[in-house]
Amino acid sequence: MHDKRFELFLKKCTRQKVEKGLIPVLEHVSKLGIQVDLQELFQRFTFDVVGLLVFGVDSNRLSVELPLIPHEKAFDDMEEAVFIRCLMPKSYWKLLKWLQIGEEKKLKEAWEIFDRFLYQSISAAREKLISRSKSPLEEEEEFTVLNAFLADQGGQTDYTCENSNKILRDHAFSLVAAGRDTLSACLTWFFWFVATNPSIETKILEEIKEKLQENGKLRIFSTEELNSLVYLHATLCETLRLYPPVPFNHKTALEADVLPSGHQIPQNTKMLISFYSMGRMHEIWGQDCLEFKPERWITKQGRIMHVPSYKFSAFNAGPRSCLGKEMSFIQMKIIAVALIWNYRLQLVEGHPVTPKNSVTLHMKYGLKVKVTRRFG
Ligand code: HEM
Repeated sequence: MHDKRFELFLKKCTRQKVEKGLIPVLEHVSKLGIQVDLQELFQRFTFDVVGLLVFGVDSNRLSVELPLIPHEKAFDDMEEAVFIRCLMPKSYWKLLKWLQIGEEKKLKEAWEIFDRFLYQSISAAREKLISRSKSPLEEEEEFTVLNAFLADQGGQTDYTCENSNKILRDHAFSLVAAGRDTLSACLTWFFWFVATNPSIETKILEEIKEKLQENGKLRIFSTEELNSLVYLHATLCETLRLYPPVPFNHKTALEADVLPSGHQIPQNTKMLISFYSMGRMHEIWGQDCLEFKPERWITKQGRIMHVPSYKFSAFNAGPRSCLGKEMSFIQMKIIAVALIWNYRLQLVEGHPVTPKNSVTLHMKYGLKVKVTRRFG
């Protein structure tokens, strides 16, 4: 994930999805004057991009028709069942599983649908590879996770190998899970903050005007240009602090231990760590911890302040930290600037905004907005 070719491929896929997916949908809804659920658009966006990155296959879920796709619904059902597993005693969900009822029945059905989708995508990507004469990683735009995986096997191309398909299926599942919902959740909360804080929107627009080569017309900025946007970066960090897409994590002690705080942890104790609560604690962030203040991330010299991951834990800390952190910021900036620069978003009056109980911090009812073009 830290390979330069992968980074180039990621930027290319994200920009293309903005140009060919997001902008056409926004143009469509703004022309018709209809409302749209931004959270749904972001989920479609990230689902398509993660498919491109992993398999090199575009599901085209983000298109004007907003097609219904069964495997995505299946993914949502799985997420709900996993949440129940995290909260309820093991005996409870084990019983549901044994009886094949409730969430566990849903989980089994959803898993079958999603598994089929993953294996089909793997086959499609393999066929695409076979039909090419080039070696897999000749060009950066072919640097999909699948290609990298095959190259890692020393160029071995045993395309029928069940074991390698299964490993790939597991990698693919982790990446879809890690990359789809986290990014879309963060972007949804970010746009809610921007829409409800006009001064923040103004500051982001001013920063774009000051630092980027804009021409007063609809345009998509290059990723290199976006690196200079300190205030935007700070606003994303502040969103992640208050609404971390992964709101909690749990760990089980393999052996008895003592925490730095002095707490005794007996063997096999399951501990929940709430990143959501940590982002809202006076002891960690000061008395103004509940205020949305991007400025807290900017140094006197106008740079982004380094905050250790044990304090800013949205991407986890330690050896199991998020591998997609850098790429998340790249993607979120591309999307955020394309939207803020080109469109005005207005929240639909009376639409309830509240978090959903889930392993990912989604909005329960999505984020309904009306979209108007800034440029004629
Ligand atoms: C705003 C976006 C994101 C946030 C807040 C986030 C947060 C996290 C967190 C909290 C973990 C630790 C989970 C755990 O241990 O239970 C994690 C792990 C991980 N993330 Fe992300 N993530 C984001 C985006 C992404 C993206 C886009 C990718 C790549 C497609 C990604 C790939 C991973 C991987 C592979 C791991 C597992 C690392 C390991 O266990 O060694 N993440 N992420």
